[in-house]
Amino acid sequence: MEKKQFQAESKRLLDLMINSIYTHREIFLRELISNASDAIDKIYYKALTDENLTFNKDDYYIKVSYDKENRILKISDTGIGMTKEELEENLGVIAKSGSFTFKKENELKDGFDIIGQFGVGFYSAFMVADKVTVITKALGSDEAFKWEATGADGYIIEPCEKEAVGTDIILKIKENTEDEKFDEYLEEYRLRAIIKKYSDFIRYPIKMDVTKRKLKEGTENEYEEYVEETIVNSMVPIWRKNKNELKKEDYENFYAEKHYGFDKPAKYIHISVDGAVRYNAILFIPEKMPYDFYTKEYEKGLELYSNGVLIMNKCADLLPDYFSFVKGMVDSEDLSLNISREMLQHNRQLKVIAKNIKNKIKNELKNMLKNEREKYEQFYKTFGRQLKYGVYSDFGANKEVLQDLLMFYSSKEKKMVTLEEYISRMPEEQKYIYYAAGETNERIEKLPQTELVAEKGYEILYFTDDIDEFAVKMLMNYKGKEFKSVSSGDLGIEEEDNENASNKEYEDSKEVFEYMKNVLKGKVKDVVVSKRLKNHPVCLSNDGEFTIEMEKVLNAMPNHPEIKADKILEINVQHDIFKTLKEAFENDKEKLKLYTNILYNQALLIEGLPINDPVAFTEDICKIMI
Ligand SMILES: Nc1ncnc2c1ncn2[C@@H]1O[C@H](COP(=O)(O)OP(=O)(O)OP(=O)(O)O)[C@@H](O)[C@H]1O
Repeated sequence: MEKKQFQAESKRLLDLMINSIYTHREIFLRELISNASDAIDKIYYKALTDENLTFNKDDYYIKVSYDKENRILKISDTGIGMTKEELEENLGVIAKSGSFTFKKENELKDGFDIIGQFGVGFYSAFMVADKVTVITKALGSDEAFKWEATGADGYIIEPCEKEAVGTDIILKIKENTEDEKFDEYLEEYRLRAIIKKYSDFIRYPIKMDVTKRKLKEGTENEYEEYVEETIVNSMVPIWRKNKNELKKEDYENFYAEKHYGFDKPAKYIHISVDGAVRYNAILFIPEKMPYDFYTKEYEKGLELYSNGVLIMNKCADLLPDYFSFVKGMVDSEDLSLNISREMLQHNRQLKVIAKNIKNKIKNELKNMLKNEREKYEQFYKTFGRQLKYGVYSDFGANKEVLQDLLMFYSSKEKKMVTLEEYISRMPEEQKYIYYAAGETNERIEKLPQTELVAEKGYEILYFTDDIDEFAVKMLMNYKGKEFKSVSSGDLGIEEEDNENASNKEYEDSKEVFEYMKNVLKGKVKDVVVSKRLKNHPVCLSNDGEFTIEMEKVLNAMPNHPEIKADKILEINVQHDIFKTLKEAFENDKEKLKLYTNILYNQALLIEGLPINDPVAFTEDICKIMI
């Protein structure tokens, strides 16, 4: 029989498995049992929804057996089986395995340890076996096939005999080496312990031939051993168990078993509702961002079960977009097995569940914010952006849900603060919630525009995410306090003396400003006396709906019509530079033109905006040096 080659990627993963020095090898059993359970799920679901098939619940089980002498461990299931094509497709390639791309990228960084953090499915068998044989017969097929591989050099597929539909995975367990003991995977006690640890809640019976002792007949204290096929898992799905019986590890194991993430969950939420709509759910907030979270491959959603039978892998309707990072499952007795995707969307029960889940997640996050601040900040670092998108999207429909979960860096506290905390510290006369937008906190800190607000002693929130300004635009206000950019025209800070002085300055030097405005025609809307600058000579502020930061963000988007914020060049008339400008106006207009252009370009640089003509700018600088 001709040996077929594995696809390149599969070969690499196999190599990894075979040479793995990973210590949690035992998870291979979890992977194989999980595959077996999935296969039974598929056939069971078919049987329940297809009138032509009748099956008996007792027909579905997984059997784990071993033969110590020949070093064989076998995992059999009565699931849906695989056709020849499916064998080829599923076991010859690491199909659609986005997780592998992730592994590849991280391989060098973290070594093999990544393998243990999450499932790698079928191939993990090669961590403990030097030969893997799969014998399978698909539902509705008369033929059975055998797939076999001894390593990364290829596999064979050939017809074989198998009576019943289902799959046997046969592992030839590796010989012990000096450092490693593989015998344990041929020991009843150890195998049972692994099954209990990782696969206890599998809905189908996992059977093993278990050695038991009984009183020898006719004696009073002599015992004899006998072997009996026994179900070794409790079969109660974790979500049906009483929360009090479960430990953190149980949830973590479930998270790993389900491959919800490569990390450990930051939080789990176990919900059991017995009201008008009955359902159980286990939800997880991951600690790390899924590797594909911001790609179009990422699909949000929860697994949906109808009375214990999986009916949908990713039910998107159960999660709002802003909580799309949440993983988990929902099981409800009130959903029909035959429900189609289209019907689900209009299903009343599902809507109730979705709403309920949304509130639970929100409350959990609120609790985390209140009681586990550090953890919440870590979460917010990872997924805060998503919450801000949530505020912004759907025309702000969800802002009520989300506004209390938002956090921004505070100029005064030098750490992340909530809006509630901000307004609780506001002095009575402060009208607005002030914010400054920029690339990083360090850059914002140096923005000249912040000078007046900071001098007033008001706290400023630093907006470093693209979405921040858009989100607060949608919020409009928080508990009646409006948001105000430190760059906006009117800061709402009354400084009468200052105001009169600047009006006077403007009137006195009106012609200078007019001249400068003319030089910058088309670039700025106006040139004015600054009321906010204290030390810096110039800055840009804006007038109108779009701020300069928004202009940057929107213009960076593909296919977005060009947006221009109405920019105002502000001049600090207290600064010596103003004298120079006035002098130039009197004596040398060409010089004023030069200075105006330089100041404008400097203001652009401070804002982090590109200079239209950098060559002209450097030439201008040179001119004043000569
Ligand atoms: N016991 C089995 N019965 C039927 N099909 C199986 C069985 N084991 C594996 N398969 C098929 O092979 C595919 C690949 O299995 P594998 O465990 O490598 O990945 P997966 O289960 O799809 O994903 P992952 O384990 O990474 O979440 C499965 O999707 C399934 O279609």
